[in-house]
Amino acid sequence: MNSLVALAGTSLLNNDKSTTVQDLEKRIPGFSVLQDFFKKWLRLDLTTLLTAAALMGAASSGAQSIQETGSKVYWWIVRFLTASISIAGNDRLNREVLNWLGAHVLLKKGTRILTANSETIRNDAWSYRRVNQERNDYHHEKRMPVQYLPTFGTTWFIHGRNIFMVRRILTSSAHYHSSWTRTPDEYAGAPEGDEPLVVMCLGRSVEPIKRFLGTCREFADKQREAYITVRISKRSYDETWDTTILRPLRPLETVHFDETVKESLVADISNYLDVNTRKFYNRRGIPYRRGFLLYGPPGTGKTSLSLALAGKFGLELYLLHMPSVRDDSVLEKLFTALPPRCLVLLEDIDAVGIKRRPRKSDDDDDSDDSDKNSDKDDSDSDHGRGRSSCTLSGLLNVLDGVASQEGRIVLMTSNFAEKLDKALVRPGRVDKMLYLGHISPRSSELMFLRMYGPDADGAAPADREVQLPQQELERLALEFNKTIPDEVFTPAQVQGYLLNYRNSPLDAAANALEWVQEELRLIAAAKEKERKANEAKRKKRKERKLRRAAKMAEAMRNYASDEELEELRQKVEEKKKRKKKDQPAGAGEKTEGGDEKQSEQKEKEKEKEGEEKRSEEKEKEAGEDEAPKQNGTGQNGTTAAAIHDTPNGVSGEHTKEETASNGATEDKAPPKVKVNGQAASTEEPVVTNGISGEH
Ligand SMILES: Nc1ncnc2c1ncn2[C@@H]1O[C@H](COP(=O)(O)OP(=O)(O)OP(=O)(O)O)[C@@H](O)[C@H]1O
Repeated sequence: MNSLVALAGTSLLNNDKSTTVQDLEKRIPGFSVLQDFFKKWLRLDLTTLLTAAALMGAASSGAQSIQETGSKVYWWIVRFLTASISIAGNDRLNREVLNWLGAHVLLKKGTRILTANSETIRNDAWSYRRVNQERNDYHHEKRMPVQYLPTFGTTWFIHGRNIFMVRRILTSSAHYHSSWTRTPDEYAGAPEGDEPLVVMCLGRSVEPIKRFLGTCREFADKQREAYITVRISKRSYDETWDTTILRPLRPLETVHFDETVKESLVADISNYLDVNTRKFYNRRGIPYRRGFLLYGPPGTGKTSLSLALAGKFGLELYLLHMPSVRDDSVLEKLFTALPPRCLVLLEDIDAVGIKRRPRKSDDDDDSDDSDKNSDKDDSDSDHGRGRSSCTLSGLLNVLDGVASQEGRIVLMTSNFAEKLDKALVRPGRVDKMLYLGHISPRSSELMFLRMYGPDADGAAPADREVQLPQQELERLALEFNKTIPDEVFTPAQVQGYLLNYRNSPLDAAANALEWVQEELRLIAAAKEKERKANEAKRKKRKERKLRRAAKMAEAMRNYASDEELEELRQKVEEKKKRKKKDQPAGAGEKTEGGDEKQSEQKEKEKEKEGEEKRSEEKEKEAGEDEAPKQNGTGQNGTTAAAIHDTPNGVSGEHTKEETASNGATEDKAPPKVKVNGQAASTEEPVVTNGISGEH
């Protein structure tokens, strides 16, 4: 077509219309007929029209080639006169450069075309067809501030006497849209954060750019100093540490537990992170890793301590909630992606390797509905605790398998330390175990002072009703100390109470006694409820066994022949064998009908043990004034905590089951238990004081 138009154009420019029509007729048969038709009916000369089109086409292609040449010359000059470094969209440096530009260039120059970003919200409603819930920003405390950054295109500025240009390059989808509609890039789309950057500098050396990038990194480090970087994995499909959260720094002093234990923990980690330690480990062929187990009831500061340690040692915290990890391969991929120096927090480690209870065989059809319900309850509680899909061997493999990274610190938390497998808590995987228990009066006092004292920068909280002098605050804190019973409440409980009187320390101190009494009443009621529930369970079990025995006796009485009796006997044998197989390893052998006797016997033994322990405890208490406490409340009167090396095969034997009501916390604590400073029997479920076990 273009050639036809060109032909018409050249012929007409030569002013030879008849030859043009003849030439066109040759190429398009019937052209002369069309020409006649247009002339007669529309009074239009077709050849003139074609000439006009030819001229326009020539002009446009001329302009295009001029533009292309101009662009080539421009980039040739740019390449000749500038040095440049490009940064990929997913590189942290990319973000750091943008942040620097946002803070130092855009605001100062008063740039008028910007992009804003606050936080990314994935629209679940669209992808999962769920109703999208409106965010309630009034109650959403950690709303991200809006950040203004450069948009697509070039931002120029002067830094260190050099002229810089930073180009933020359009991604393909936005580019397609802008070129199709001929809309300027910044109006065609918004940067999504994965756009590459090119940093250019006038001159022929990259050194000024390197210096500039260094400045951007320093600026980012300074900004991060007030925060802990917590990295988590949210998107299960790409199994990477995809989300970064900045949490305000939490000073270690705000986590209250035994100061001696705290110091020992800090010294241990400092020693491990020392440059010479790695060399020491390497030279001796010891894998350079360190593992800690933080265990104790819920709300005693395990997570808070981990965050505080990350802040203290300037490490990034990689957080994994074990029940949420999909399987071993995901766990392995996440561990492989860890940097060499970091803190890994594995929460609820006891969720790994929990075995399902054996299902009741079909032969046990005589069990009544209530039994089934009680089984259901058990499994529900297991479920509530969260069972991970990871296997124990998968976990052990990432902790110290051949392929596992060296140099990191692993902190594991658990509310059920006694359930952990011996292999998991052996030295090398868990080097130290740290028990965090219930709060002591002294820790409550410190918490009171922290809550109502001046802020970290020394400024008095602006929203306080009455600003009390420090001396008065200390007096109230001491008053509060005296009302809090020793190691009954969790720190989270006390913090919750104080938060109710956030602006009024006077009310907090005045109402403390009433709160304590109410909490103790609730604890006692919950304990009583649990005792009754246990009793009812025991009774039902006993009745079921009696019913079974009666059935058996009935069957024996009605037997018709020796063969039938033999068949019955074999059935019973098989059932016994099956039961034995189903029992967890280590469980004692039980006989039909003998279970009750065994448990009675056990109870008697326990009672005896309890008596002995109580008298032992009394003896100890008598001598406590002379000897420093090994367990329980710290030497300085702070919250119960204990740190100790991991003995081989520590799991299980050192703790005792108990239940803390109010907040329905169920936990295991070491054998010696005190309530309100008095020795208590360990037979009944009691509220723990969280005294460290004799590991
Ligand atoms: N020892 C403590 N000192 C100061 N605050 C504490 C302490 N323990 C708990 N808290 C407070 O209680 C809340 C819960 O604490 P945290 O999440 O650290 O407990 P946890 O032991 O990890 O609980 P869980 O086992 O349920 O995960 C936090 O707000 C924290 O500030």
